[in-house]
Amino acid sequence: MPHHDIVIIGSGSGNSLVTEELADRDIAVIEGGPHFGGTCLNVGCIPTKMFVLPADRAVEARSNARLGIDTRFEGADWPAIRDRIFGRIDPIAADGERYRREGEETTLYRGHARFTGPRTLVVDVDGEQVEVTADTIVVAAGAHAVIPPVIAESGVRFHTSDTIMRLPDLPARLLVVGGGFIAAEMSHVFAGLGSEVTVVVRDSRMLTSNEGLVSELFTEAAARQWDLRTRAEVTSLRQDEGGITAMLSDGSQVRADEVLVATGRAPSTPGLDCDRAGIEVGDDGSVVVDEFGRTSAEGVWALGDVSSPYMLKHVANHEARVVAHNLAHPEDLLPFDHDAVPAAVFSHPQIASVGLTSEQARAAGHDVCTHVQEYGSTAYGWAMEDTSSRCVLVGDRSTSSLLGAHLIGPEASVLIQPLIQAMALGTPLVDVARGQYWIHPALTEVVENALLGLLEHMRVAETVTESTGTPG
Ligand SMILES: Cc1cc2nc3c(=O)[nH]c(=O)nc-3n(C[C@H](O)[C@H](O)[C@H](O)COP(=O)(O)OP(=O)(O)OC[C@H]3O[C@@H](n4cnc5c(N)ncnc54)[C@H](O)[C@@H]3O)c2cc1C
Ligand SMILES: NC(=O)c1ccc[n+]([C@@H]2O[C@H](COP(=O)([O-])OP(=O)(O)OC[C@H]3O[C@@H](n4cnc5c(N)ncnc54)[C@H](O)[C@@H]3O)[C@@H](O)[C@H]2O)c1
Repeated sequence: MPHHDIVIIGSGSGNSLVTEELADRDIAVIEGGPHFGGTCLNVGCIPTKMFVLPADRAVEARSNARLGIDTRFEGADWPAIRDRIFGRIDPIAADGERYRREGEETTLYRGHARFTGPRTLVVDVDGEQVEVTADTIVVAAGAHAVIPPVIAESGVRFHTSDTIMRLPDLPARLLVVGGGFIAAEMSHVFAGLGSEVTVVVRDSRMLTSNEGLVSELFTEAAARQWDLRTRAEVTSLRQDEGGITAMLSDGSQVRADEVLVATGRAPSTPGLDCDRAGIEVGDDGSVVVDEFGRTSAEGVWALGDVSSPYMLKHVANHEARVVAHNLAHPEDLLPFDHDAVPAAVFSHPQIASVGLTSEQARAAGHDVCTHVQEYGSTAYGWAMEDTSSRCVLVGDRSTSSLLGAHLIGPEASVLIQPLIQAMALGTPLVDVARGQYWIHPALTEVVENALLGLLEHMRVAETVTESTGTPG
């Protein structure tokens, strides 16, 4: 029976645990999925954003008239885009797998792992059950798409984000079920590139976990671009030669050629048999860890989507760095840092956020003040003829601190960085706003003016200010 110093389940962020500091250990990586390298590389962040970029360009080509430019979207070559994207990604995944398989410092097991006892696993390698033991096991098994039973049991062909990006052709009509991150991004990709997209959302808005105003503005923009059915759920699916028909709870129906289910992701603990190893699993299916990444079982650690409160790649990577340090330095354990965790939705419009929403800040008892800055209040916003983009800052008046920042509009994921930095480093707001130059007339002036507006507001007013002012 093979025994290793460290066994890692999952080749996503888990794969990056093989650091120089652990070079003297005998390490094995187990990967049971179709691709090596995890979700982000193969079916997540990276390919989606590689599809978002051409979709952004296509949307832009349709909307330049307001700037006096005559451009048109003449169509997208889906197979060429798809093959360009996966032609870059697939060899990287294959090289990573070969490196682990042939590299001297690691052993690769290619198969699904499950616990059979404390620090003991069985891996299904091509039907052969290989028992593996280790001094230390790291569970980095990620998450998987959750499919509503009415769709799973319908017998009708459907896709998740794992398969939709490899479609042979661009579907003429796409039904997207769900109103979160994946629905927002993939609806933009397919509609941008030319599909007719219908989005079915059970809530009254999309992206409801965002700041209220941001979610509201996004939902309005979504309804302008896609056939958006809110407060609706799929009650049945039927397939015939002409395509797929979805019946909705509001009595209406949708005809489509393909269906994308984007109704959330859950930690991949089913099938791991964590109970056999004494690993506690929470009600939401996530592995329970302490601040250092230790599970309830001696010698077993966990990180990333399988155990983290955030299903985000930058968080999984951070947790992998922390666990790698902790395995190398058991006498000097580092905790996870889950403060000021940012996220972005790469849709049209783009969204970026960090920290508390105003609703959360109020519920937490802060002395809340909120400032809303329009992109259109700056010179660059004038150049863009922007009328809908916003930067919303949430502050605590009694401590003059920034509690959260929420942007909706072009380059939101880039513009937010100084605000993430301010929150992470605890820089006084006045220093962020006035302690540095802001290039004039760059779009970053939206953030500068938002900070100045919030500071002013902290001194004088009570509730929300909205600035449409003149560029400085
Ligand atoms: C469509 C999509 C877009 C996304 N876009 C972004 C984005 O733009 N930005 C961002 O920050 N995050 C994004 N995410 C989230 C991000 O991909 C994840 O947070 C991140 O990849 C999690 O890394 P991980 O290492 O925890 O898990 P994963 O990368 O999922 O790795 C887990 C691995 O474990 C394997 N595995 C599972 N169970 C077993 C088992 N029992 N035995 C053996 N192997 C097993 C799986 O096959 C998988 O390869 C996106 C996710 C999706 C689905
Ligand atoms: N840009 C990014 O960082 C990025 C992109 C994609 C995914 N992700 C990560 O992956 C996670 C999963 O993404 P997601 O979009 O699948 O989940 P999500 O949690 O963002 O959204 C799920 C949506 O599905 C809806 N829903 C749930 N059950 C439903 C049902 N039965 N019928 C209709 N609607 C239903 C919910 O109301 C919600 O709108 C995200 O939360 C995020 O952490 C991140």
